[in-house]
Amino acid sequence: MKGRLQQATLDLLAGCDVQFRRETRLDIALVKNLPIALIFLPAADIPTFVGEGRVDLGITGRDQVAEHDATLPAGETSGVEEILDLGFGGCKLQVQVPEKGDITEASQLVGRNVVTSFTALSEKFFAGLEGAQDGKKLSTKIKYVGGSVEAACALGVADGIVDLVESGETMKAAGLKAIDTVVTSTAVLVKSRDSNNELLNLLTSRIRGVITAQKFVLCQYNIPRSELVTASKITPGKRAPTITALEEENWVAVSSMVEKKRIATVMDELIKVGATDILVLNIANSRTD
Ligand SMILES: Nc1ncnc2c1ncn2[C@@H]1O[C@H](COP(=O)(O)OP(=O)(O)OP(=O)(O)O)[C@@H](O)[C@H]1O
Ligand SMILES: O=P(O)(O)OC[C@H]1O[C@H](OP(=O)(O)OP(=O)(O)O)[C@H](O)[C@@H]1O
Repeated sequence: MKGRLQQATLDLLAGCDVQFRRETRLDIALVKNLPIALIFLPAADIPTFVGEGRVDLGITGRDQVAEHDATLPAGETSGVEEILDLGFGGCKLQVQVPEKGDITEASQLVGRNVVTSFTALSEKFFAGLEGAQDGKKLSTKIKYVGGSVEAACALGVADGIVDLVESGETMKAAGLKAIDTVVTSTAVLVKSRDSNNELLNLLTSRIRGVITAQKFVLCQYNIPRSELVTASKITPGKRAPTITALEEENWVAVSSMVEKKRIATVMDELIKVGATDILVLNIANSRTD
């Protein structure tokens, strides 16, 4: 990992207690407390190294894995296997055109010039629109640029671009609008298809633990025993809610993991069925596999 995904990845490794010191300008670091080496590579190169089995595990965008897979000859299976959605680095690879122009649909770009860093995915996308078969020449001209893709239309190099969008600010500043989506992406943990060893499984398990902890909170509340079945449906937990008897007769305490993004609605629903003393606690780490 490098670039956009680097900080979240470093935080994730810290959460997994992977300790290392990276010397300035060095792209390799030995881990102090585990017999592994970390290699810092551009996101686009990671699927190649992992796919060829040179690196066991990688963190990159799903868009990069899709681009790598799109370059493979028909029938060849990818050497890169996605094992975990990491939840950060969310963005969309979108077809964009000048806001003020007359193009409103991707099909209007067929036969014209398109600039992108994702040539294989773009070729597939336009081949789909043209009904082009393998071997038949694509009439849309796809050109590669490594960065600042958004400048291509204004510079007269392209009629449209295929580029990543997160907040949409780059697109807006360049006077572009999105008219179609090629791929929706988040950062993913990938493994080399043929790699399988204890360390790989250990690291995967630690990463899964940290990601799960980030996605969930622990919700605790008290509820009359008569409402327990209804409340358990609202907070079913990952496996099942933990129920503890209270000293007060006919009351129980419930403790259950809830997805962070659902917690406000869950609390509203719990209140409605008579829950009291609802507490929501952050989870520092977890291991559920
Ligand atoms: N604006 C963005 N917001 C969120 N995620 C993004 C954004 N741009 C890119 N990404 C994700 O991050 C990945 C890496 O992008 P980035 O351009 O930073 O690559 P890099 O080659 O690793 O870094 P650098 O170009 O700095 O060497 C992309 O493939 C995509 O999945
Ligand atoms: O929707 P936004 O939040 O504005 O993000 C999108 C921009 O981020 C990425 O570029 P990056 O800044 O990584 O550099 P690059 O243009 O050199 O690829 C992407 O290629 C867009 O240009």
